[in-house]
Amino acid sequence: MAKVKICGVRDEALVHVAAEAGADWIGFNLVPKSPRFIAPHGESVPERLNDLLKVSAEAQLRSVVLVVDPDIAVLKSLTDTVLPDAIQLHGQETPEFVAKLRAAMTKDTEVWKAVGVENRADLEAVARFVSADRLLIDAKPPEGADRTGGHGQAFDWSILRGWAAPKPWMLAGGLTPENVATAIAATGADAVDVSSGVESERGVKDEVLIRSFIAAAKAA
Ligand SMILES: O=C(O)c1ccccc1N[C@@H]1O[C@H](COP(=O)(O)O)[C@@H](O)[C@H]1O
Repeated sequence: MAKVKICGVRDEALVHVAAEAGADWIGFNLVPKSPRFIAPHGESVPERLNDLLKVSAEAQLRSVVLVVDPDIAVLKSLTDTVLPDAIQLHGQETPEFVAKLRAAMTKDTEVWKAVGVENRADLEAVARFVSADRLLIDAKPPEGADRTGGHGQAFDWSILRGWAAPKPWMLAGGLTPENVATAIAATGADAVDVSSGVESERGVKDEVLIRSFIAAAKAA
């Protein structure tokens, strides 16, 4: 059965919805430009993050903190009260940076690297990330985008046919309750990630769509 990550959740009630519906991971976005940023109205980022991480742990949901090209010291200070289960690097981080962060974090926190792909060469290049605990295979952002992900765009899943993944991995990019079963069948993914596809409008998560997505992925 595929594992599911619901990303870009900002409120505690939806953490519980995702947990009840059978999600495996919940993602919190620390990218200020994102419509899913956890502190959009000037709230304290450390406080919001700690509250959300605590609620996730209570709900027995594994937590993922999404960051872009972070400063390691700042990231460590943000997560020193409540440890997340994973850090998702979704920027231009190099293999060397991933290794450095892996060494800086305790083994209780996985380090994931997201990579945008559009062809087979992009896919083969992800093998450089030897220190990552998991790879997140996403679409490349559109031309001129101000963010590296979360655009609700899929890539050509056929490039994954026959791919021998060098690490545990997760499929992302443009997944929805309607297409997730097809995506799993086409790619063999055993874990999927969604943000835009479970929103009623950009940045606004929808309880019904979250439930439908998880049910569709688990039934696939
Ligand atoms: O969600 C964002 O705004 C975001 C910003 C910066 C980097 C990544 C971001 N989102 C992640 O992108 C993938 C795919 O998202 P979608 O389902 O296509 O909207 C996923 O991991 C999001 O968490």
